[in-house]
Amino acid sequence: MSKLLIVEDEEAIRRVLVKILKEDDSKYQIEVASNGVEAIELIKNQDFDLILCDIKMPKMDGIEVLEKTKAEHPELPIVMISGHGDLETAVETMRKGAFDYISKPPDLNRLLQTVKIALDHNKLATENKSLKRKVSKKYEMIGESDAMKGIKSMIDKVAPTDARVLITGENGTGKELVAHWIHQKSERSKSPMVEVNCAAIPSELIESELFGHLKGAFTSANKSRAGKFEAANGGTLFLDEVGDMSLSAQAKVLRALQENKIQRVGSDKDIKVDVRVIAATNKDLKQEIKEKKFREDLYHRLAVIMIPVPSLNERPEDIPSLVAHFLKTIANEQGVTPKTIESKALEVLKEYQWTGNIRELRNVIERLIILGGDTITVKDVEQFSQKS
Ligand SMILES: Nc1ncnc2c1ncn2[C@@H]1O[C@H](COP(=O)(O)OP(=O)(O)OP(=O)(O)O)[C@@H](O)[C@H]1O
Repeated sequence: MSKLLIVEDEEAIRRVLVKILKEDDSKYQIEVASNGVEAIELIKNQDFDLILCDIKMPKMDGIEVLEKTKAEHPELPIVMISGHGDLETAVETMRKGAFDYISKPPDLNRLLQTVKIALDHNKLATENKSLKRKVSKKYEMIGESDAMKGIKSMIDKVAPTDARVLITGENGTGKELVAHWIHQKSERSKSPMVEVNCAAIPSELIESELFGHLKGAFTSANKSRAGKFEAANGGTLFLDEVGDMSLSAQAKVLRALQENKIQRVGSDKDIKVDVRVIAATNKDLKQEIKEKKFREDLYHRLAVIMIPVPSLNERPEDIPSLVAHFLKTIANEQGVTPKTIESKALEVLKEYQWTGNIRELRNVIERLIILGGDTITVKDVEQFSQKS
């Protein structure tokens, strides 16, 4: 059910508008205001899907209503109603964010069409917003331990800068999550974060994956292709498992970081790129440097800021909130009612010798949701957590 507000000082026009709209769709819920001040008060206290607003009005004109409303509700569509003398102003309001305008006296078809389009637009914007919220929910970072608080404050400090960050820690401790948050909280968040898992790509393909290639650069290159550096232009490139990168790819990444330029494989033309690099590894890079498997100069380029993520074993106090988080999110994913857990069972999980991998904790909770009772008991935990 859509909720509309009509702001119009002429009572006759107000009445006509309400009548036309109600006849078109009796489900429209319509409120009216006879001036701008009244309108702003209503908008403050109620949620509208669309506003139809006259331009010339006493007390506060339509332009001011538009500006005030847009400042608080940028997505809310506002259709201006213009009289004979203010057509030019109506066009101007579009520049200030009005969705559209209709002229007085209102043309029936044009009015109904504009209202429908504006409402559709509003619905889409709301859906997009909730989709975005869902995406960021997926990346929720749980944990109130001192270690997690330290990481969150570090993220807040480094995110707005363009500094390169090296995230270290064992498998499944949340390194990717940290990288994601740095990107989300940075100025680059509107551009993509492109991820490359350096361990998953065969060494002979990593250069083409990162820098792209020209057609014919190697046997299987039957088309020219941009690489991940170009794809991440303006945004962030996340080099996961950077310790597994071949030495020849390391040399090229070093050049890209030094000069902000790359060359596609098979080409000698420089392409300028503006990319912030965040890298992660579970390896001890200092050791890798000693063994001549990792370039020291690249290490120093990447590790401007270091964020070590501790394993779950070092912060067991985060286990109860992680368990609660997984109980809720997994039940949601599977469309089942969330289960509760006995406090004693939670204690057992807390004492359990974890490998430190949060993925492992998630898997255990998933098993308990599928196999355990409505309330998860100590017995369930002992039976299904399968100590490894
Ligand atoms: N603090 C946290 N709160 C909620 N979920 C978390 C947290 N840390 C990690 N996770 C979840 O645990 C899983 C593993 O996290 P992530 O992939 O970020 O770890 P990683 O260190 O990058 O792992 P790998 O080294 O294997 O690439 C993901 O599903 C992630 O969402």
